[in-house]
Amino acid sequence: CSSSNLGGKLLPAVTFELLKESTESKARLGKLHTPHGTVDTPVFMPVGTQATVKAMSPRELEEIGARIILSNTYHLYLRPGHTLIQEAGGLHKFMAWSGPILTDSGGFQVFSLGDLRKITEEGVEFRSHIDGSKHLFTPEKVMEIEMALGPDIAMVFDECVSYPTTYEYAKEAMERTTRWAERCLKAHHKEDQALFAIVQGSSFRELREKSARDLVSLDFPGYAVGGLSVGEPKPLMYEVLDYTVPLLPLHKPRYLMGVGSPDCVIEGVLRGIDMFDCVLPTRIARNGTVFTKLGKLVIRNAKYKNDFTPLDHHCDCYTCRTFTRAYIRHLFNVNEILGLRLTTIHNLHFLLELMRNIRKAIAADSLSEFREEFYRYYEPEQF
Ligand SMILES: CNc1nc2cc(C(=O)NN)ccc2[nH]1
Ligand SMILES: [Zn+2]
Repeated sequence: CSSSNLGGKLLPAVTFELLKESTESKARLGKLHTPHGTVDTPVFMPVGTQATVKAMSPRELEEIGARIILSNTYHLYLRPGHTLIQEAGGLHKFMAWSGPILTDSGGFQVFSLGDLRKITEEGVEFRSHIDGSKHLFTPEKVMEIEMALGPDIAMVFDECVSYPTTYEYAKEAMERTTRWAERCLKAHHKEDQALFAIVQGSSFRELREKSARDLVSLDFPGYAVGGLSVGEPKPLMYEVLDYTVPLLPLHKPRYLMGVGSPDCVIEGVLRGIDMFDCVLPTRIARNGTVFTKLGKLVIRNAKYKNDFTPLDHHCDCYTCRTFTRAYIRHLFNVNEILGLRLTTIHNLHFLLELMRNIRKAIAADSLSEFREEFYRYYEPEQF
C-alpha cells in the first residue's frame, strides 16, 4: 500500500534514508523508499518516454537490475492520454512495471518545442508536435495529469531555459518557475505520490541560490537540479552543481535531470547527486553506439566485420556473454530489430553496473580511486 496511516497522520509516500556520507567528497549512499519498492542510491533511471523503455520488456529491465524508470507527462498526455491510462489503473498497470516510476512534468519537452509555444504567467500554450493541435499546460493541469498517471514521484511544472540565456530572462523564468512550484504544491493532492521540486536559474549563481532557497522553504520531499545538460560545457555544469547542491537538504534526495553519460554521473555523484536519468544510453544504442570500459564504440564500423569478440571485453551482460561484434554489426547492417535490442541491453547494463560499482566504492570510501581508474581507460566527450 502507499503511505501508511498512523493514527490519522499520513506518513510521506516517498522517504529518503541517508545511509552513509563519503569521507572524501559529497557523495552519499541512500535508500529511496517508495510505495512500489525501495531503490538504492545513487541510481540511474532508464527513460521510458512513451510508457516503454524502447526495445526493452519489463522482464528484461528487471533482469539487468533496473529499479526505477521514467516516463514523460507531455508525451503520455498527447498519446494515449492520461485519462485512458487512469482508466487502465495507472501507469504501473498499463505498462506492467511493478517497480517505482517517476514522471517528469513536460517542462523540458514543451520548452524544447521552440516557436511552437507561448509562455505566460498562467502557463504554456503549445502546439502538439504530432498534429499541431493547441494545448495549454498550467501547473494545475500538469498536476491533474501526473496524479492521473499515478507515478510514485511527480515533478513540478517548470521552465527549463536553454543555454546560453540572458541573466534577465533566466531571472524572469526562475521566479515564474518558483511561483509555478507553489501552484503545483497547492494543486497536488495524491497522498501516495511525492512531488519533487526543480531548481532552475541557468548558470547564474545568485539565481540558482535564490531558486534553491525558495524551493527548500516550501519543504518538498525531493529536489531536482534542472536546466542542465542543455548544451553548456561540462565544467560549467559541474560548477553549477558545486554551489547549488550544498543548498539542498542533506536528508532529501537530489536528482540531476537529463544526465547519464558515465563521466557526468561520476562527477554528479561526487557533488552529492543521488538520482540520474538520461535518454543517451538507450538512444545511442539504437544508433549502434555502445559504451565500453575504453570509451564509446560504433558497431557499424567496418573494422568489426570479422571481430568475433564481445562488444565490451569487460562486460558480463547477456549481449556480451552471447554475441560477437561481427554478429551485432551484421544485424545493424541489415537493419534487424534484434541489433538495437542487444545494444540497448548492453548500454543499460553498463550504466546500471557503473552505479553498482559507484555504490560499492562509496561504501568502501574509495570513490576517488574508482574515478581515477575509470578515467584511466575512459575517453569522455566535451558535451
Ligand atoms: C538531456 N539534457 C536534459 N536537460 C534536462 C533538463 C530538464 C529540466 O530542467 N526539466 N525541468 C529535464 C530533462 C533534461 N534533459
Ligand atoms: Zn555488455
